[in-house]
Amino acid sequence: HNVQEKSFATSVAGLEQLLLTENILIENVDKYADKLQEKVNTLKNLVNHLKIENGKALQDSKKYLHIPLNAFSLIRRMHNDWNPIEMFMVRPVGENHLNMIRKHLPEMPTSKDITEASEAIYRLQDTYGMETDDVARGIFNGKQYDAKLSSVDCVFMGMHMYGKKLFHLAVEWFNRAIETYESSDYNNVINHILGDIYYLFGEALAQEYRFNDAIVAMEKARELLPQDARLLHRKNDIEMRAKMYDGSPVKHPKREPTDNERGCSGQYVNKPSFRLYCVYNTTTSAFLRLAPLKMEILHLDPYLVVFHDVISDAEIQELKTLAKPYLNRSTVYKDGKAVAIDRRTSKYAWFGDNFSNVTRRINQRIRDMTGFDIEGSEMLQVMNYGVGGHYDAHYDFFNASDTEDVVRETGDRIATVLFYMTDVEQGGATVFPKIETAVFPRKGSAVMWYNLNNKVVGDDLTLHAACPVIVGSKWICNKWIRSKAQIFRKPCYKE
Ligand SMILES: O=C(O)CCC(=O)C(=O)O
Ligand SMILES: [Fe+2]
Repeated sequence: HNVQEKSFATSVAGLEQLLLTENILIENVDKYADKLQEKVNTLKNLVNHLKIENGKALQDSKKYLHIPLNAFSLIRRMHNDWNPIEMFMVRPVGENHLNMIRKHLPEMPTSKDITEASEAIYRLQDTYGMETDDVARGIFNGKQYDAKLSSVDCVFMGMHMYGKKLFHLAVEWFNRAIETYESSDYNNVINHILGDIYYLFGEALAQEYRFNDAIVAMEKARELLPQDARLLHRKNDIEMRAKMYDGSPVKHPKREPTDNERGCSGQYVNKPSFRLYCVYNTTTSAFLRLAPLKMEILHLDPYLVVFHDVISDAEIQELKTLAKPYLNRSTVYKDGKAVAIDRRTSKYAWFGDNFSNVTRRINQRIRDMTGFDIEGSEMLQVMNYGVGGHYDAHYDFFNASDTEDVVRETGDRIATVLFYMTDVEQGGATVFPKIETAVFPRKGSAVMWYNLNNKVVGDDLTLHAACPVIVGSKWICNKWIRSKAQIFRKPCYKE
């Protein structure tokens, strides 16, 4: 059974449906407007018709009314016609279109979706050190994309930043919202009003102890919304606080990027051990003698290699198609329970080894790549990351003390195999900050590393993260290989 959790911000896959829904809604407004237009046309025709007789009569009403036919007709009209005219006027128009829109309202993104989507944009800004204005203008790492955030988009970002108490960023977003504000029918209908933005801007400025600017903003808001009583109150309040405060505005120096973030931005490249060497692997399994794998060794301890052209476009297409109907919000284990958290924003689906021919083929590929016995290993996991989708630094092995039951049967996660099923235009690297190694997604390649050391104990150096996707949709396929079945294949060493 397939119950998809709606979490729009965590996967690009779910957004396609949202676009189609939007299209249906627009069509309905358009048809509704046509219906209204039809009614307007009918009413105008009616008015024209009525005006002819009434106008003629008013030119010389005495003369007009002396003719019995006119008198009769007037009485008849006034007796009979206005009741149906009124009925026609009040008759609802395009009810079916209104109902169609109402029907879709319950499936709209919720405030939780807005929070997740805002958080994703903020994550990009924070991880990659982007300027608010660049993000709003659609400039990522110096490249201009054909997209920008509207004034109302910026207000939502500003409110999210305000909620996170990142007031200096709230100030930047509200400022941008004001700069890009245009009065339009659209903005009026959705209640996006300049005075309201100035009010929010003022509040954020006050939180930054920029009282003079805050007062100017509140004045502006009052000018635009003279009826709004709360504004005078807020302005007075800020003036009071300004009098009591003798410090200076808060400063926000740009912080240094973390090790993780340097990797995400492709700044590990100067490491001497980078690109140890490339080989044709013909030995890991007998099959490789016939079809060697292109293998690039990136790190020896922990062992970390990249395979190139190891999964075909057709296999990728099949896996994605299989996964789409089953994608659900990714979870992590917390106190023995699977929970969705902000640290890991993506959607995934699991596939048993014998789910289909393609899963059987990929599992055989994994055997050839790793030489491991995948009996007792985990199912294949297909995963899609949406805008800003990421996975914070983590280990794939379990924390043995609190997950003993998880590892008892088949052991811990000795190795991870991760196929990249898309190129990612910007962002989305897999980074290992403790060994300064980053792997950028390339469609058809795969990264494989050992999580456990030779004593079958979790290796601290395997800490890794999935960097936020900036532009693109990142699809991967994971396999976690468990240790018990490797007893003869990769014997552990004694102390
Ligand atoms: O998406 C990636 O690059 C890494 C994913 C990962 O580390 C995981 O799912 O455990
Ligand atoms: Fe991982």
